[in-house]
Amino acid sequence: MEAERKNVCIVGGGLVGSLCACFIAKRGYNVDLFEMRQDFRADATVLGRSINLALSHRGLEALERVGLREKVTKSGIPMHARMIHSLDGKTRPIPYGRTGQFIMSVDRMGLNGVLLTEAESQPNITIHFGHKLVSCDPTTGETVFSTDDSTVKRTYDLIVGCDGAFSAVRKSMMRHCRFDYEQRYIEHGYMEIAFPPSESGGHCMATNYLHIWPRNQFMLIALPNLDGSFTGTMFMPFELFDQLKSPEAVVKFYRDTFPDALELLGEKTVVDTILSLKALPLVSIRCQPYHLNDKMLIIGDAAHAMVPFYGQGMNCGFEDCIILDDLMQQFGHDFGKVLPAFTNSRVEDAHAIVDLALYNYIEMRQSVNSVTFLLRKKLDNALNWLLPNHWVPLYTMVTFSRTPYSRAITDRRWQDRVLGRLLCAAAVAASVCAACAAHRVGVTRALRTHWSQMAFRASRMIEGLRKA
Ligand SMILES: Cc1cc2nc3c(=O)[nH]c(=O)nc-3n(C[C@H](O)[C@H](O)[C@H](O)COP(=O)(O)OP(=O)(O)OC[C@H]3O[C@@H](n4cnc5c(N)ncnc54)[C@H](O)[C@@H]3O)c2cc1C
Ligand SMILES: Cc1cnn(-c2ccc(OCc3ccccc3)c(C(=O)O)c2)c1-c1ccc(Cl)c(F)c1
Repeated sequence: MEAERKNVCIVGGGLVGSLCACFIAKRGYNVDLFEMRQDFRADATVLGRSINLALSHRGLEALERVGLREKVTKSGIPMHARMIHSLDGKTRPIPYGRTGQFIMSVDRMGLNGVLLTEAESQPNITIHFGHKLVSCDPTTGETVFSTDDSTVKRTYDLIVGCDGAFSAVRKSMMRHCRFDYEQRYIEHGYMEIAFPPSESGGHCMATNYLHIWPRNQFMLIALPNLDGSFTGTMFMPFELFDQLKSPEAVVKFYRDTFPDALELLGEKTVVDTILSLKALPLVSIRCQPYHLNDKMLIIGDAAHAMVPFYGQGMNCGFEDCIILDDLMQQFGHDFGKVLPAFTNSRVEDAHAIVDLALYNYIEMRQSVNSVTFLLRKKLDNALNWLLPNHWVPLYTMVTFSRTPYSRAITDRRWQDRVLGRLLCAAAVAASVCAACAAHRVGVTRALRTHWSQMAFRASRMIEGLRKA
């Protein structure tokens, strides 16, 4: 059967579903895109709330394929480096690498709107807002959608579930095959907080940076917006959010933990935000297979929801569209070949990035403050400068290349072994130097104790890094 006569149902008009519709339509299929929310593109309240995301190489490559890269990047802000904020208020930039290596801060709803408008402009795509999938049959391709006042039943040659972490399509798949499924909620929640523009209307901090306040258990990041504001995201244990119940407690916490951010945000913004919003949960989902028969496929968060500590969820879902497109190029309209090939080629990598994001969360929560963050990244950059073809930092492989996620992690294990030995050697050298220096200059016992404590602390910190 030719493409023109194949009908494809895409469930979910979020970031991945709207992009996937553009890919599938480019192949000539008739696409029905169903989104349970109403069309938010004209909704000022939704558009007014700046929530942004880091768009990087994998996502940019997918946008390139459907001719949207320029349109999206011209309304984004490049971040060429991280800006690490220390407790003492000092800030230190660490470049992401060579020129041309940057991540884009893009507005989430703006990006979703661009993708929906592009999809809507295609003659073979119809978007159905206000349609919630209630059931689908992976054997017959039958779907049932509910609207405010009716039920819509349709049958399709292919159903693609892009309906997010709590996917209804995935739920139907689980009942029809030996489906492996793991879900984990982490102890941390997140809450967005808005850094207002400066009085002059510009950005209150350096613009082209991903601002990070790493405080082990507490993390704050901020990505720039076009209007001169930053959207901050706090990641903190729910039990801490629950303790911040009074303005005094909120201000004290911020003064102790993020003092420079408090100055920029203002006490009122911090108090109003934390006392009025609810921290939201973060879930990690690993599952397989991603397909059923030749009828059903899940991609994006429906297949691999991950905690956001690597900034890869959307990028991974966008890359799913590239993988699917390549397989359609290879196998044509034979979904009986395309779909199993998608599972076979994607599961390992998707699980790898889900695990990496969780690993990075655990690592940052346990042993990453501004000193250790700086040390690691400076060491990574120095080794990459020294051995450009042999030492590519993991974050660089994940963020600035399409290295399969699973291979990036395998390479990382080698790096960890080498880095571990290097850091160990550095720790020993630091301890010996401190001891020699203490002995040589004949410092008083008190100072000698202090230095040996410093040496001991240095070796402990290095040891911690090695283990991390
Ligand atoms: C705090 C935070 C920060 C993040 N930062 C980044 C980042 O910097 N970079 C990055 O790459 N990723 C980031 N992510 C991850 C990113 O947001 C997700 O990976 C991405 O939104 C997944 O897109 P999706 O379309 O697969 O799912 P979703 O965005 O969840 O969209 C699913 C869509 O399906 C619709 N839907 C759901 N159920 C039904 C149904 N039954 N019928 C019809 N429609 C339905 C929903 O309304 C929604 O529109 C972050 C996530 C969080 C929580
Ligand atoms: C939104 C977004 C986009 N990318 N990243 C990101 C993620 C990890 C990174 O390093 C891993 C590492 C850091 C420190 C020690 C080891 C490894 C780096 C980096 O190297 O700059 C950047 C984030 C992000 C998301 C949440 C938090 Cl909490 C955060 F801090 C950053």
